[in-house]
Amino acid sequence: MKAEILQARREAVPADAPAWGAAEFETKLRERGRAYHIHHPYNLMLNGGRATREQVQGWVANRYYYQIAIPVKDAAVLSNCPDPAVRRGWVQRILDHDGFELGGVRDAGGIEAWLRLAEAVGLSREEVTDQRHVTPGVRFAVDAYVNFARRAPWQEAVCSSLTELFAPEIHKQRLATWPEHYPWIESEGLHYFRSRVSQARRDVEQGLSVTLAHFSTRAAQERALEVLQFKLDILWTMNDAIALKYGVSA
Ligand SMILES: O=C(O)c1cc(C(=O)O)c2c(n1)C(=O)C(=O)c1cc(C(=O)O)[nH]c1-2
Repeated sequence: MKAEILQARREAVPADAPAWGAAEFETKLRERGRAYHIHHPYNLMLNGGRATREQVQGWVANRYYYQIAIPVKDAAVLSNCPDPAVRRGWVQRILDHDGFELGGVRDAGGIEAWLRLAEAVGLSREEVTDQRHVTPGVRFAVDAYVNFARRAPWQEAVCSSLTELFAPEIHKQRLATWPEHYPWIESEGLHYFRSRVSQARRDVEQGLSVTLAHFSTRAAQERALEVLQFKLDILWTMNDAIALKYGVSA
């Protein structure tokens, strides 16, 4: 499956190829879901109930590094974006992860929710926040995402977030399967996944509207697909690195 996608990526496109219409372009983006980490052996193991306690803990401790990088990545997008209307929508992503306290309303945010998940799987806060379990491959992959968002045109950074098109499904899978397979995980620990289902849908609406409007020639649309593939590869590589450290149970 991966080989097919790589091959498709290399196919030459004639210079005068017409742009796809919005619906067709969106379909092409969604088709890339074939390479989403939902299909990675480590994820299949986790959601199929075959992971040991150590494999669940290893995944949670390593994914923490992604969680803390996301708002930094989003701040990089903001810093490169001159459009106040886009920034007004995008800033919500930082609040989603970092939390906020405004007019008496308080939300602890996604990073805190992830730390609760970590505690629910039996890790201490300290061993997660000091990143002692984070494997170098995960660090490199996540840093590549943040660095891309810092250096690329902001519309490309927006486009790279579109792996979130496929995220509600993976969160729903965890909510549907983990309580049965891993009854030793305290159920409040799964709150993060619950909160992300609607947040990811809202994020995707914004990310898609920027992407469909900005990448308007065929060459630009091909570039958008490349950018999305780059981000899919980051997520895939994180799973590879985690699998290398903790193994994949048959
Ligand atoms: O658990 C997952 O499989 C998964 C994947 C992704 C993704 O597709 O990038 C995100 C998340 N979770 C997530 O929780 C999240 O907040 C998030 C933000 C972004 C992004 O690129 O801005 N991706 C993701």
